[in-house]
Amino acid sequence: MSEQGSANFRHLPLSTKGPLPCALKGTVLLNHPFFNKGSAFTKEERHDFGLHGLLPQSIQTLEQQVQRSYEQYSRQPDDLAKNTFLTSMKEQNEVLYFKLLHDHLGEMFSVVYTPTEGDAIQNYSRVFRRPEGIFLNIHDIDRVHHDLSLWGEPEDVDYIVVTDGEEILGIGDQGCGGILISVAKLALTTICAGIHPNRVLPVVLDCGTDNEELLNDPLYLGLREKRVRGKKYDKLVDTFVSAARELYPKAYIHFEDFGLHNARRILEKYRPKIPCFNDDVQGTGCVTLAAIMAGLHVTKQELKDLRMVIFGAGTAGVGIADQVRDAIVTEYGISTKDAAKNIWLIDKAGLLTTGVDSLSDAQKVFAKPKDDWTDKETDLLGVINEVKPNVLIGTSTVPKSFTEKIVRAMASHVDRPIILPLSNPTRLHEAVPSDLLKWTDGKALVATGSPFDPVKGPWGENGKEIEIEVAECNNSVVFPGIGLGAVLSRAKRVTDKMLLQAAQGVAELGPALRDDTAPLLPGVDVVREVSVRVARKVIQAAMKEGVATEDGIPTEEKELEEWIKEQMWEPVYRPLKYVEKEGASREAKGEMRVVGSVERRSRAPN
Ligand SMILES: NC(=O)C1=CN([C@@H]2O[C@H](COP(=O)(O)OP(=O)(O)OC[C@H]3O[C@@H](n4cnc5c(N)ncnc54)[C@H](O)[C@@H]3O)[C@@H](O)[C@H]2O)C=CC1
Ligand SMILES: CC(=O)C(=O)O
Ligand SMILES: [Mg+2]
Repeated sequence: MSEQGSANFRHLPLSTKGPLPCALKGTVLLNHPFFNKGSAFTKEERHDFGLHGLLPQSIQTLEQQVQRSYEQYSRQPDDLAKNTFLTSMKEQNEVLYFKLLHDHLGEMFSVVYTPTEGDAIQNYSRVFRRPEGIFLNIHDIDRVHHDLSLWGEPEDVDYIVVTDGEEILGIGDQGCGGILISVAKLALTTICAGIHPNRVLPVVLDCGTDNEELLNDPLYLGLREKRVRGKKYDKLVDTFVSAARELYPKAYIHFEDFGLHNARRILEKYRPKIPCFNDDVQGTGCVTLAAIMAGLHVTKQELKDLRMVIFGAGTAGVGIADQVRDAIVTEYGISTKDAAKNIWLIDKAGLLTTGVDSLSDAQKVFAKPKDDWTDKETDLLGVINEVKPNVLIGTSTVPKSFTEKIVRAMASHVDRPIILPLSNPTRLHEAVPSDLLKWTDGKALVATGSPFDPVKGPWGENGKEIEIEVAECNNSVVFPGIGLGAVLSRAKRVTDKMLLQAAQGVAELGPALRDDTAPLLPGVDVVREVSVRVARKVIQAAMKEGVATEDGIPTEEKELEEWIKEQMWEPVYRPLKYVEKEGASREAKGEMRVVGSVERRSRAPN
């Protein structure tokens, strides 16, 4: 049982304060990232845990440690080296890692997440030092339950991120290196939403890879064979989901970066039955809807005025279309069919029409009547000239596809085009903000999938030079808060209304709502505030829909926000209290999150 010793684990708060029971001593303790405090172990702890002689004399504060680590971080030669440095720090001292990130989030966000995390994933087999997470092998389906059970006990896990590595962050098939997207998304749930870092589980389903470079790399760490698909793949996913539900019945399952043909299929299969979420479909849908709402606020239009073209009708593109359509349905009480009429999707073959073969069911909803388009151009420029959209979204992975001609055409039809090139990483963006602003005389309302620096130009009153800040429209703005809300309310499912409320929560905090020249979405400086707002709205919707199972959730808005904040994990050192191994919880014994024995951790990373 866990440290709180409650018989009913459902009522355990997510995060706890006060002394932390610990059964580890000496070098084993120093090498356990969850308990280690390095030079910040107190005099009493050094005595109680047998640390004298293992540490230099001076006892330091967490702030001093942050100062030293930041200096070390700053000396790293490039972003990938910085990313590797931070990974090592996480493996050594988790509180320090999260505190360092917390204090320098604006600077480090792009290093622990897109775009640098993409480089780390591409180089996984080269930068690998120590495994983190659970690796499930498609040829060992019979062992899935056992392998997953190595992580903890039923009360130990709140949040699982799972990927099969097929469509990572716009850089395609990365095989088992995909584990790092699960790890990175979980680090964001902790830093942005206070999900307890010792109660999360990153998973990769290793089904092989179709990436020839990896297959030919002698150092590649995953299964060296082409991807296994079909029935065996489905069996692996199903076995994973059943085992996860059985072993960790409280856990919310977040699917990340599955390939086009699996992402939505898997989501639709499990969504009606369990608390699960696909970030690329639903997270991207929510954050983009929020950016659109903020943009329409600036242009003094409403959702019913929306005319949206989406370039790239894959997982993210259709996810956005669905989310926006659902918002229109809810807002105006019109049919799904009518709401889809103002959304045009374009893929490799041009506009999706009823004349295009092999559309997926999800795409078909948005296909336009073939006869309406027989004599018209169905490429991006043709559609823009015909439809005169006020919103243009890029989820195509085709860099520079929003050309000057296309953007100028759009701007000739509407006063303030809302343009969101969302393809990650940075080099795949359909256009860069400086070009979009230049081509539209500063009128475009822009948000991007990866972070960009502010753009300066003569777009103020009377041609005055001003700096325009560009919001990052990335699912990272919203998925941590949705997860927090679902975990705290112990939601049985994640419903459409919960998602709509999440988008609303982000939109409410968009700086553009108060200042027309400000970014469309809130930035990383207010991530925790955003997560609290999103979680609150998600919980309220879950309660209204009867899917919240946690007892005693406050109903009053302020009280509910306090209840959420109280349970968010903070990067602070809790005093350690020695407990005998016998009868101690798995957490106290340091067994959670440790694959293999604790003793294996007693060596420094190589
Ligand atoms: N900013 C954010 O929060 C997010 C961004 N993304 C990014 O969006 C991009 C797409 O991701 P997914 O939807 O997961 O991939 P996907 O592979 O499911 O979709 C990409 C779609 O673009 C289409 N496409 C490719 N070339 C095209 C062309 N020349 N013209 C028109 N369409 C073309 C493909 O056929 C496919 O349907 C990636 O770069 C990803 O990193 C994805 C999720 C979240
Ligand atoms: C942001 C994200 O989830 C992606 O690019 O896949
Ligand atoms: Mg993704």
